[in-house]
Amino acid sequence: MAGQFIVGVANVIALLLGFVFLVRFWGLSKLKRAASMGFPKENCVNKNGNGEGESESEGVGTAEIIIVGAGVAGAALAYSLGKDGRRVRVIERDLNAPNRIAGEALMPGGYLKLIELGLEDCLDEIDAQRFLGYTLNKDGKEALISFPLEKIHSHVVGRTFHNGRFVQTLRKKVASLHNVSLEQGTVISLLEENGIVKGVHYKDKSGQLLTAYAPLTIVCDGCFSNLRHSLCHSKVDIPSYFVGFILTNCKLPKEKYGVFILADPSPILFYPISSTEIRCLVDVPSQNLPSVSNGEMAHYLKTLVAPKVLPELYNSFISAIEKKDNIRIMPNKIMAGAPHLTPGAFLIGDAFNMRHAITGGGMTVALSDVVILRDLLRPLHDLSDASAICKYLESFYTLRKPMSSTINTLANVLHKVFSAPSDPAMENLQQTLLGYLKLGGVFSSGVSALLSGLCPRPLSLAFHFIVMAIYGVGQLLLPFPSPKRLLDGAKLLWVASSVLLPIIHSEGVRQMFFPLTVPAYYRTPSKGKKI
Ligand SMILES: Cc1cc2nc3c(=O)[nH]c(=O)nc-3n(C[C@H](O)[C@H](O)[C@H](O)COP(=O)(O)OP(=O)(O)OC[C@H]3O[C@@H](n4cnc5c(N)ncnc54)[C@H](O)[C@@H]3O)c2cc1C
Repeated sequence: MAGQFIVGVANVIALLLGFVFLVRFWGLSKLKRAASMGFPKENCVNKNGNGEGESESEGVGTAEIIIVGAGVAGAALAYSLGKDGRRVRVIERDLNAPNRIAGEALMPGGYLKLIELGLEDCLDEIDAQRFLGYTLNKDGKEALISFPLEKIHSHVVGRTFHNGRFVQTLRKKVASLHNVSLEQGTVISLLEENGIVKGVHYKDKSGQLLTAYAPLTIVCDGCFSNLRHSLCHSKVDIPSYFVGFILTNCKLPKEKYGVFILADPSPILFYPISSTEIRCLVDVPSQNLPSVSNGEMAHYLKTLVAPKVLPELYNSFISAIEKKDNIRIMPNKIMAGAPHLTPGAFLIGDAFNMRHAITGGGMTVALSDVVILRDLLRPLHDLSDASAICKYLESFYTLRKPMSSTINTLANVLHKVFSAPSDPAMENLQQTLLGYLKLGGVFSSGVSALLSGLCPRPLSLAFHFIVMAIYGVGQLLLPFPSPKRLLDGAKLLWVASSVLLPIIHSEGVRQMFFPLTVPAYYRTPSKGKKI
């Protein structure tokens, strides 16, 4: 009897101890989880006694990767790395929906990348519009640029939308992962020790200065990046600005197609961003950007631009200009992607590489880069050897070239050609392009495949440029080659090559056309040190 009593008491004690242990363990893991999710602050910040000055973040002691910026690139990357089981900490300056005129048209090639990342449902409930191509208009003549979607699944098309709505749905997906924390804070600088980036200094929502640590920091702080200067060669060119506003109560001439007007002094674009709104972007050369505040911009738009707008859009165009606070301006920046390899840090998105926004290729390049980086990081279990990781990730810069250099080159070349019509040689180039697209068949579908991100092949780009040049010179020489026509043909070739070659040079001829000759292309995680 006494023995049974002792065994019974022992069982009760064991159960109680077990219960206490479970509660403690559960409580701890919950705390850790709360800290890693980024809220509440008290749970993840280790204050330095008096609560002033700089503090160290504790909850992120476990983060493997810090991502700076939750825009298109940062949010998509955080989600894809989180899905791979990485412990990721995202620090974003402003978690409210962005309100901007950039990043509203996603090319079909970019949509394919969204699918690869498992993020295509982010476009489902934001009133995104199907986008099949553009009508290209010049002096009353029209050519159709249709994305070549015939051989692809019917739901793969381009999409146009409000950028803020898209970014918020990406962020929602990020916040749904328990191993990814998303918090509001502004990163001030990278934390560098002996040439290795160990994390970031940032200010949280309340303005407190904090430090977060991780073996790898990926900077995605966009086109106005203040962190890129030590991570890449940041030579930024601003050839023009986009002046944007929203039109209502009108329809574009062809459903699901944007309108691209080749006008003097520079192009005008229209595309729907919801079922009731049409975005207009007017490209204005940097050297004569009128001021919005003193009414010069409205005057410029009314007198110089409105006469070139299609008649069916004219009234809405004028009403949109007159609407208060409707006009927004953003610089069109160009920056070649030239990294300074830095152990512990990595740069992607617009912070790393920008092309003219005229072809709407930025998000496609950013999402393609996210796919490449995710795939490169996938086999790495341990990120602690920053130098080995840095060396291994060098392959990224060559692997990204097919998509990035194709889209970058096309965008920068087209902008140059479209924005100098007063130059007769450039005018000839515009006519050549229009005529080439009107040929239809492989000619127009080839160019639109390049534009849409469905054909990320620099060689195909070079092929079309060469055939276009032959076509253009041929047109100039017909019906018979007089000396003046020969001269015009030579000028056309000269101007075309002086536009194209510097752009190709900045992309890197070897990486663009001969990637297999770049040693970094072959780097694998198994080579060199164990990582
Ligand atoms: C006028 C214009 C029109 C464009 N139109 C198109 C288009 O139609 N289609 C297209 O594909 N591309 C377009 N682009 C390009 C496209 O917007 C970019 O390529 C894309 O947004 C790049 O994504 P990102 O994540 O690098 O930058 P962003 O989307 O800009 O994200 C950067 C994020 O970092 C955050 N951040 C910045 N600094 C800090 C900091 N210090 N700390 C923490 N967070 C920070 C920002 O708040 C932001 O959320 C356009 C660009 C311009 C300029």
